[in-house]
Order: sequence, then structure tokens, then C-alpha cells
Amino acid sequence: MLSVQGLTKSYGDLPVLEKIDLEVEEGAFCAIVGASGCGKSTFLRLLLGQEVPSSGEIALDGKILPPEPTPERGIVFQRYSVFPHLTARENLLLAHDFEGSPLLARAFGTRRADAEEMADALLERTGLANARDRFPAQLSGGMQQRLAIAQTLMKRPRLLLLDEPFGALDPGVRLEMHELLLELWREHGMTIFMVTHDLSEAFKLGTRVLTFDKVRHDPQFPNAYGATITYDLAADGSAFPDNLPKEDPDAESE
Ligand SMILES: Nc1ncnc2c1ncn2[C@@H]1O[C@H](COP(=O)(O)OP(=O)(O)OP(=O)(O)O)[C@@H](O)[C@H]1O
Repeated sequence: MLSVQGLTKSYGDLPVLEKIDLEVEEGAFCAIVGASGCGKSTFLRLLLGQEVPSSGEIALDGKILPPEPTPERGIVFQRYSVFPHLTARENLLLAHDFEGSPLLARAFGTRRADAEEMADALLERTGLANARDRFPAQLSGGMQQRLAIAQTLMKRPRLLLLDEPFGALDPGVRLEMHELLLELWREHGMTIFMVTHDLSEAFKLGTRVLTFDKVRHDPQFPNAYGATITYDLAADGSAFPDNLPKEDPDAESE
């Protein structure tokens, strides 16, 4: 579905990403891990169309991605993805309005009714039905992230990009969000790229774990080279530490 070839990105004379090649099948869940500053978010922005490659290309279904965001690609950031001056429900309706007509920015008639029905279904699905008329500041961190995900799903994206979506949440809330995300991923049949700093989260959620790192280092000039994908590991949740065989305290040591 998605094909990345020779993708390189530099900002001025700072190389960030170097010669990334990647083929991703429809419905994959790619978790992206790597050191801070190695270009993970830049890679997501390239997939979104917010950034243009310095060289190389990204193709969706064999067609080069246009250099601007389109409804088939949606992104959720760690924070502040939602509009603070709109209620939860208005946030979802605005997402739909922008998709339909960015200039007019308002849907009417049947399209409006469809949007309202979809917004209410998503609010219900993400456990926000009772909070539909509340503003983001009146929601917990977990609820705000559920709203951000629901807002992105309003556009029915085929490609969902998540940039550390659960990084600011408490561990218990994170676990709930994992369940919700896995359910939504299966229900909507999306292809997901998710940046995370949490390895266990990457292996638990991802069908593939992509690690970004530099293969070339110059100790004199640490910024001389960019990062690429150094490992592309198959994951099915079985490598998640919770699923590993527990050590048996009664077992005899050799
Ligand atoms: N618009 C920009 N202009 C110039 N440099 C940029 C720009 N965006 C990112 N960079 C630089 O590119 C490098 C990679 O940044 P990026 O945010 O992609 O890394 P990251 O792996 O997502 O980091 P983190 O894990 O800390 O979020 C950094 O050195 C950053 O300073």
C-alpha cells in the first residue's frame, strides 16, 4: 500500500533522514522507536505531506503522495490536537466541515445530518457521549486524547499517524487507550504509524517495530549524518514483556 524509496530529508545543511526504503502492507500497525531527535516526527510529517522530501519519494497505492495533507491521512499529536474554544462535539463537526469544504468550512442539509450522526457515533465509541458539550479544558488528559483520535477518525483516514499519542498519560489510562486504539484499528481497517518512546508499547501494539538510528557517525560532527531504519522487526504482541514466560521462583538453578 505504502512505498517509501530513497527518502532523505535535510533542514538546511542538517541531514535528518537518509535513504529510507520501506514497503508497508495495508492494515499494518508500524510502531516507530528511536533516540530523541533522530527524525521520527519528521518522518510522520513527510508521510502526512506537511514536509516535502529533499530527495526520494513516498507513494500510496503506486501514486506519489501530493505535497499537502489529504483526508486519507490523519494525524494525532501528543497534545493540543483539539480546538480549545470548541466543545467535544463541535471539534468533531469542524473536522468534518474542513474535510468537505475547506473554504466554505460548513456543511449543510443531508451532509450535516450525516456528520452529526457520525460525530455522535464516534463520541459514543470513544466513551465521550456524556462529555459531548464540554470544552477540552474540562476533560481529563485521556479524554482529550480520545477526542483527538475521534476527531481524526471523522475524516475516515486510511493512514493514521500517531506522534506519541499516549506520552502524557498515566499508565492506567495508557492501557485503556491501547485497548481502544487496537479496537478502532481493527474496526476501521486502517494502516497505522505510531511514534512511541515506550518499547513495550511498541511491541504490544505494533505488527512491525521500526527502529530509527544513524548508521554513520562522525564523533567530530555529531550532526553530519541522518538516521535511517536500522531494524524492521515483526511483532505480534508476543514479545511484550507481559506475555513472556514468567521466571519460576521454584525452578532449580543449574
Ligand atoms: N522545521 C525544522 N527546521 C529545522 N530543523 C528541524 C525542523 N524540524 C525538526 N528539525 C530537526 O530535525 C531533527 C529531528 O527532529 P524530530 O522532531 O523529527 O525528531 P524526533 O525523533 O521526533 O525527536 P523526539 O523523539 O525528541 O520527539 C532535530 O534535530 C530537529 O531539531
